[in-house]
Amino acid sequence: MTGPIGYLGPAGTFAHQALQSTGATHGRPFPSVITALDAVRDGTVEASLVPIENSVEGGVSSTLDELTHSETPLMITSEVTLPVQFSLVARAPMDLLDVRSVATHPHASAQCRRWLTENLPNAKVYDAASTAAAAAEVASSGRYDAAICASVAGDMHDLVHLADGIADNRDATTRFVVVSPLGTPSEPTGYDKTTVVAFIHTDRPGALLHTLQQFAARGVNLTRLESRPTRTTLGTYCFSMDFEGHIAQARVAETLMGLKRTCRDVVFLGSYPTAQRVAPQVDAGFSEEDFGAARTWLNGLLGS
Ligand SMILES: O=C(O)C(=O)C[C@]1(C(=O)O)C=C[C@@H](O)C=C1
Repeated sequence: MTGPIGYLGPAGTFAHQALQSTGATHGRPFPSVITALDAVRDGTVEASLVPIENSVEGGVSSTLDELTHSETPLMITSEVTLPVQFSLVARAPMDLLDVRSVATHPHASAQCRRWLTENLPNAKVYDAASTAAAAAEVASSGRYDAAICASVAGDMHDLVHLADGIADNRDATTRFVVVSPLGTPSEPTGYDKTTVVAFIHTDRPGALLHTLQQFAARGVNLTRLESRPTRTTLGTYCFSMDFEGHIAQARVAETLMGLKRTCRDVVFLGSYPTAQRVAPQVDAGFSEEDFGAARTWLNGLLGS
């Protein structure tokens, strides 16, 4: 990529750190996931990096929904994972019992819920567009006493650390994805992942089971499955899923065709290298060679 990559900003967000961890030197901050992805849609940037999933709080709804319901189709082209640690920062040193208002991203406050209950009993928590936006707000206005953000965001704004390492779960990790305009997926690396959204038939008993059977029958391992409302009628859900493998591999291609045949609709959101770069285990009977040999056998039966 030659131009800047968009990210959920401002500078100092976890998204910014995730982008820097890729070696990218040229980033362009956007105030929300929606504006970061709109910038990809209208060509302002070639790609944007946004959070999609956290090991404690689960899926980032705004990202999942923007990718699913996009009139201009988008595609995930890579992923980055980042351990997340939170600090409580303020303009000046103060007793924790005197903190009355705290601003942060809702995913961040959710990851510090117990710490907040036990240590800031007098504080009300306010939502901010990102953790770094909260730090900037605390630094520039007197609206909030403190912010929960990455340590680096507090330092950027010369804020005082009231407490560090305040997450309830010290090993929390957030997964970010780089999103580009829809195009041809990059070549398989051997350690890829595929993301789709399946809209199952809501009027058929066992529709979700049939969807999952597509994976089981081809030895494809699901790594994330979550339901999101379809945004039509109450009680109808689509299923956002990640699974091991690349669309160019036979077991994944056949799974995707199976989904297409058995679901009401399928949105393909990309095949891309996993952050861990670990090749998935492929059971006997499901390798490329096994699928190729079966295809050759069938072609022979057909005389072709
Ligand atoms: O606000 C930020 O710093 C972000 O990058 C967003 C975000 C999120 O959406 O989950 C990223 C990581 C943390 O889990 C908390 C907030």
